[in-house]
Amino acid sequence: MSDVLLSAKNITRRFHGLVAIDGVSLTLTRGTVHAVIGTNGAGKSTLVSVLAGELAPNEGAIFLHQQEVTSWSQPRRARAGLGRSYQRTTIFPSLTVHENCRIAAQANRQQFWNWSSPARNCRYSNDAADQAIQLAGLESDSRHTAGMLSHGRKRQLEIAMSLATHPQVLLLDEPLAGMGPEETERMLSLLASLKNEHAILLVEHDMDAVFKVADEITVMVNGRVIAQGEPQAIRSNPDVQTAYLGEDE
Ligand SMILES: Nc1ncnc2c1ncn2[C@@H]1O[C@H](COP(=O)(O)OP(=O)(O)OP(=O)(O)O)[C@@H](O)[C@H]1O
Repeated sequence: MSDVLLSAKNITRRFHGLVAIDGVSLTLTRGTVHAVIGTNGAGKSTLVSVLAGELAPNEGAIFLHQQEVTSWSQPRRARAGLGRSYQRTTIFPSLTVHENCRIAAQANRQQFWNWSSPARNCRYSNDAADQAIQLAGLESDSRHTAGMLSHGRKRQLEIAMSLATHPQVLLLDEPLAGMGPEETERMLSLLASLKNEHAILLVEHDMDAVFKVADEITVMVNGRVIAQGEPQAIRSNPDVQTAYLGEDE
């Protein structure tokens, strides 16, 4: 039985006169990487922001674990298991890898503040950080200052920070941007290892990487979905070849 964790139905988002996304529907299932590809300005990041709760859709509905969350704020969706990473790195550069993850775990957890106990001693957040660092393969960098990491490791740290909030759905906006071949391979292995327990949405421009890791692909052009399906079907779809893949080939 498929384990759909998130579904979006007929999402439209306008910016004044511009229709950035136009009637987009998709589902994210545990155990799969669902890639969203498309030309610049196709609406991919807008779609991620709408799913994450940072932008409200003008039309359509979003369901997380079968519950409608369209009106929920981003923090509320995050607490319900929706994690996201951004196109640009959003780490605290002067803190260590572990501190970054601990703060992410703390920020996502609502509880009364205990003034007599420093936040760094919070067992829950420390355990969540340890676990996330291990999942993201960053153990050897745990005590290193985040700002000193390589670009690839910073992107891994972003994913670790998201994992520290115990998400079941991961929305990843161009996690491979600016990476060299080795870093890309490491990130792809990380995504493959995470997908068993998560539903992953991957916005990505690197087509080789997408076709290596994706189980399902949605292709967007000018805010609309022009094709959706398994990688093999997408690769041979004439509309996709004309509108998008043809650009590179
Ligand atoms: N806050 C905003 N205000 C006005 N227009 C916006 C805003 N955000 C995005 N847009 C417009 O919406 C359209 C879709 O943008 P979006 O960033 O979602 O595309 P994208 O597919 O992620 O592009 P890229 O691959 O270049 O990152 C673009 O025309 C963009 O200029």
